[in-house]
Amino acid sequence: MVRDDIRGGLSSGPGGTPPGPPAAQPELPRPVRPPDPGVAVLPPELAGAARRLIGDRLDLAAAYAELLVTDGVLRGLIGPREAPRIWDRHLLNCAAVAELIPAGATVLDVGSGAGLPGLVLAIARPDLTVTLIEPLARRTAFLQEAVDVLALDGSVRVFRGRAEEAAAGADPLRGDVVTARAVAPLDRLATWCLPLAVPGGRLLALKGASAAEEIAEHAAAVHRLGGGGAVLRRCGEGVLEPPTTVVEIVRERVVGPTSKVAARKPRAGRSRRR
Ligand SMILES: C[S@@+](CC[C@H](N)C(=O)[O-])C[C@H]1O[C@@H](n2cnc3c(N)ncnc32)[C@H](O)[C@@H]1O
Repeated sequence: MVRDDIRGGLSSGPGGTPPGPPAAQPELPRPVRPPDPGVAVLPPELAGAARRLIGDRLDLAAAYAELLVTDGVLRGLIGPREAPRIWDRHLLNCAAVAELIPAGATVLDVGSGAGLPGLVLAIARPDLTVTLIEPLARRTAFLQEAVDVLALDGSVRVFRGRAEEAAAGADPLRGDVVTARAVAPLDRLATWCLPLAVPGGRLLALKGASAAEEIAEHAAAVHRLGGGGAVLRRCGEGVLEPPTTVVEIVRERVVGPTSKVAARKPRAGRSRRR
């Protein structure tokens, strides 16, 4: 269905065909090549790591991998160049974080996109209750379809909206663990995600090589937002190369909403009061 929709869109073009016969035969756009589901097959060299990290739900992970490299690519949620590295860069990279999550935890995944890491964690850990928080309709439609197709509706819920919206309102969301991958720098993540964690709960931010610099740069903001000292963790050590880098921050204190003005440093020598 999706493939047909996309082909139709491309051949008629935006705005449809102009009236009257065309003077010359226009050059037809090349048909979109459907992604090859074979790309999602687990490479043999990663089979051991996948078994260690995903356990007996490997078939479910394989079904999700196929969904990502077919529908996910066609619908623009995953870049086509990511398809051949869907297992190591995406699924296993995310599954490794499960070692930091206690049994039976409630997990909120902020900025899930195509479901990373939230859906992977739900697949690898059926004991978790996971909410995927994502503001974009195109992405939440894909997420809900994935949840239905993979029969994960007993443990996964999709929330359409921003993290700030999920944390506010009459029935705010709260989780033991809040995850986020490739969403924002650490100070913004702390602003959005710490209010979503129960007191004593944790933010697990999947980061790249510059994680240590980010921790140093944003330590003051994290403290102001009620976070404890950020700790760098490496998940999947001895199983994945490279391991997944995670910044872990405990919500130690519940602080009131910090407006930008209140969060700014007072200017030296000037008082706002007269
Ligand atoms: C670069 S994508 C990463 C998606 C996914 N986590 C991954 O690793 O592939 C960032 C996602 O964060 C979402 N996002 C941006 N700001 C957000 C906010 N304030 N609350 C929740 N999601 C947000 C975007 O819509 C987007 O889907």
